[in-house]
Amino acid sequence: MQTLAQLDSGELLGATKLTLAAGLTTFPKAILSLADTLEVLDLSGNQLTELPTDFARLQQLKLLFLTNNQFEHIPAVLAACPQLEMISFKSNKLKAVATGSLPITTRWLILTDNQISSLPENMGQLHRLQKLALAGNQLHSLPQSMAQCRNLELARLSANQFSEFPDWLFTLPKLAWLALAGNPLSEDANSEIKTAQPMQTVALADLELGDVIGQGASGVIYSAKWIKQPDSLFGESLNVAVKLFKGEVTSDGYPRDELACCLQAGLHPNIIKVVAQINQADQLGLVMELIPRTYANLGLPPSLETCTRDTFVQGDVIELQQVLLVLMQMASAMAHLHDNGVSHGDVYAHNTMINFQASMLFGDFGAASNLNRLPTMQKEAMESIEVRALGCLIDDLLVNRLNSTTEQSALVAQLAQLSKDCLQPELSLRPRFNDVSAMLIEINKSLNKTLLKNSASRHLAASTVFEVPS
Ligand SMILES: Nc1ncnc2c1ncn2[C@@H]1O[C@H](COP(=O)(O)OP(=O)(O)OP(=O)(O)O)[C@@H](O)[C@H]1O
Repeated sequence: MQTLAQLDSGELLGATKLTLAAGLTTFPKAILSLADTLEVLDLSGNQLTELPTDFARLQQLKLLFLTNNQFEHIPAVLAACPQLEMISFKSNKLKAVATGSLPITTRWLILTDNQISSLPENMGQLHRLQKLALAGNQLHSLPQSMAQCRNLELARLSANQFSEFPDWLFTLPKLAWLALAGNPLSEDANSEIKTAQPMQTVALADLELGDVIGQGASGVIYSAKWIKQPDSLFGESLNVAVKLFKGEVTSDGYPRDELACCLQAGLHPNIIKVVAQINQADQLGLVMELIPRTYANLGLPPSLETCTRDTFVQGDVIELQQVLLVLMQMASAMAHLHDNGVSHGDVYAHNTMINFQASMLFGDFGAASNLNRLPTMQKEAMESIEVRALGCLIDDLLVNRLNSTTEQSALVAQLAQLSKDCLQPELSLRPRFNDVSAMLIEINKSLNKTLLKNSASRHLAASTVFEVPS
């Protein structure tokens, strides 16, 4: 974080990044003195309502963060910024997005938590758009022209006013992460679940919070002790994990939908179990089984560069057998979710935890959607959309985490082909999760045969050595 004084003194000349949060009510003109170099401008957490008309002098600007400000409209001058790719107006006071206010170069647009009731008719001109965060607005519909946003990979439409979704949305060739919950369409379905399986409520005062064990966009996760916990849930153990939501609406939607989808999903050995909710006026949260410390995240969240794809620690590799085990468990968990009318919306390595034996636990239902009110075509397409996300995950593991031998190259090629099949642009050509499971099981069987053969020949070689007289 830099200061206004540094900016005014000229000390920051040549800077490529600038972060200023100082209760600003007007845009500091001195920022334009960085026009030749500034690529990232973060003015989040101020009181801004306008940008200067010559803002586009920032010719190098690629990333603009204006989260938590007071904008009521998107300044038209943004469209003139030649290199601007990522724009955030999260938690402002936008009511609409005017035609032509967004640059054609936009790849990543964050308009979460505003009052937007309509998007411009020519939104489809944003043909580079990859990631679109619209949760927590007042949208009833999307412009038809968006059928041309064929590079769209991630969309959050949760916590809006949709009574239906357009069919074209479910045919976009690269869409892999889609969240739809918290709209009038899904509300009825959720109330049915709550009545059928009431989730027990726990007061925050009955939980003794310990260390922070995880942190995400929507919440902070603590290890905790559940004091006065009913015996029936965990037997002896009182240790739980508690996710405290940061606000009423998160970048993925409403916390209450996360809970509803956990309930709808039911139990599966590879899905993190949610056992209670915290439902206080001042705090919403989830109480979950505590995942042992022997588990670690399979990947890290996307970066500003990777946009929609996870990141990985270089050199942190695992064997082919572990990769296959993880994927088999994931495919099984996903088949279970879709059998129960739930999409996860966030199939990513960073939401997956594994231990040394490659046991896997999958969580974070923040972007999950209840699919039961969708027309059949859309419901089936939601599975294909998530199959694409699994295709990305397989590809990510092959590229970033796999340590395999040359002898295994044929099996690795089969896995790469499976990933390709999952990534097919035409949704109907993608396999279903059950097909993916079956293919993974076959590859794993072949691997086991190879491993057995190798260990038998090693054993033979060892005994041959043993038998040679000295
Ligand atoms: N039950 C649990 N036991 C132990 N650790 C957990 C548990 N649940 C979550 N975590 C840890 O906390 C991290 C964040 O959790 P989670 O993904 O639910 O948060 P989030 O705010 O929804 O994140 P995101 O930014 O992906 O939306 C996980 O990646 C994991 O490391």
